[in-house]
Amino acid sequence: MENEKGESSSTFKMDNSAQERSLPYVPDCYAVPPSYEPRDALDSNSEIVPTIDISRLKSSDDERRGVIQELSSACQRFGFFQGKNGKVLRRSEESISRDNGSDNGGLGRDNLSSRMDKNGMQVMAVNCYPPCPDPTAALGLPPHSDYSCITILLQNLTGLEIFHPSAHGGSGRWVLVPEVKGVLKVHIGDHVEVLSNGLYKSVIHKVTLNEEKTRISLASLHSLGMDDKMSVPYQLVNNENPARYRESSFNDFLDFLVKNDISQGERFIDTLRIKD
Ligand SMILES: O=C(O)CCC(=O)C(=O)O
Ligand SMILES: [Fe+2]
Repeated sequence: MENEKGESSSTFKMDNSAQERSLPYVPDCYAVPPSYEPRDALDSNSEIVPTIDISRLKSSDDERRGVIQELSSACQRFGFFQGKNGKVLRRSEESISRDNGSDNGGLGRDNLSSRMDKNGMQVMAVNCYPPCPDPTAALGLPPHSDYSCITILLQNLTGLEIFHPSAHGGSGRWVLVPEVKGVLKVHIGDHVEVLSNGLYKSVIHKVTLNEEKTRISLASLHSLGMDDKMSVPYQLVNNENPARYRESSFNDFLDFLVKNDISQGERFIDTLRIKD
C-alpha cells in the first residue's frame, strides 16, 4: 500500500516512518478502511471477557472439571480468555485438548500436546505501537485471527479488542480487553478451530492506538511444526458431522500470507472451510 507521496504502511526506510518524523497527522497510507469501524462504542466491562483462575486445575477432580468447563465455554463463545496464574498455563493447553477429545479417550492429547511436544514451534512477536496523533484514523493491527493453535499475550496498556460474534443478537461487537495485572491473555487460533471441527472459535482481534503512550505487547504463538498438517480428527467426523475444514500446515499459512493481504480482512481459516 503506497500512496502518491511514496508513503507505505508496509515498508519503512530508516528514520523515515511517520513516528520518526513526528508527523502531527496520520498519513493516508495508514488510514483504516471504513468497514473496520475504529470508532466503535466499546464495552470495557470486564465481566464480559472471561478471566479464569487456572491454578484451580491443580485442585481436586471436581474443581478441575469446573475449570475445564469454564475454559471450554470461553473457547466456544469467544475463542479467548484471560488466565490468572500463568505458571500453570501449560495445564490449560492440555485441558483445551483434553476437553475437546473427552468423548473419545484422549483424542485431544494425541492431537495437540504430544504433537506440539515433538516438533511444535513457538514464535515470539514483540509488538511496539507508537503514540498516534489521531487514534480514530488508524489501527495498530487490523482485524485478524492467529493461524497458530494458541497465542499467549502480555500487554503494558489496553488496546487489544476482541470480536464477540454472538453479541447484539448475532451481529457481533468489539470488546476492549481490560488490563488486569498479572493476567495473561490466551487466544484460540485457526488450528484449534480446525482441531475441534469448529466447536472452538479462533478469535478475531485488532489493536487500537493510544494518543500519548507507546504500547508494547509480547505475543507467544504456539503451533505444530512447519510441515505438520492440522486436520479435523476422524473421531469427530460422522454422517451427521462432516469435516468442516481442509488440512493445512504452517507453511500453507505462509503461502497464504505471500498471496493475500490480511490488512484487507482476508483470513486463512476461510480458505480452509469446506462448503456444504
Ligand atoms: O498487540 C496485541 O495486543 C496483539 C498482537 C497480535 O494480535 C499478534 O501479534 O498477532
Ligand atoms: Fe494476533
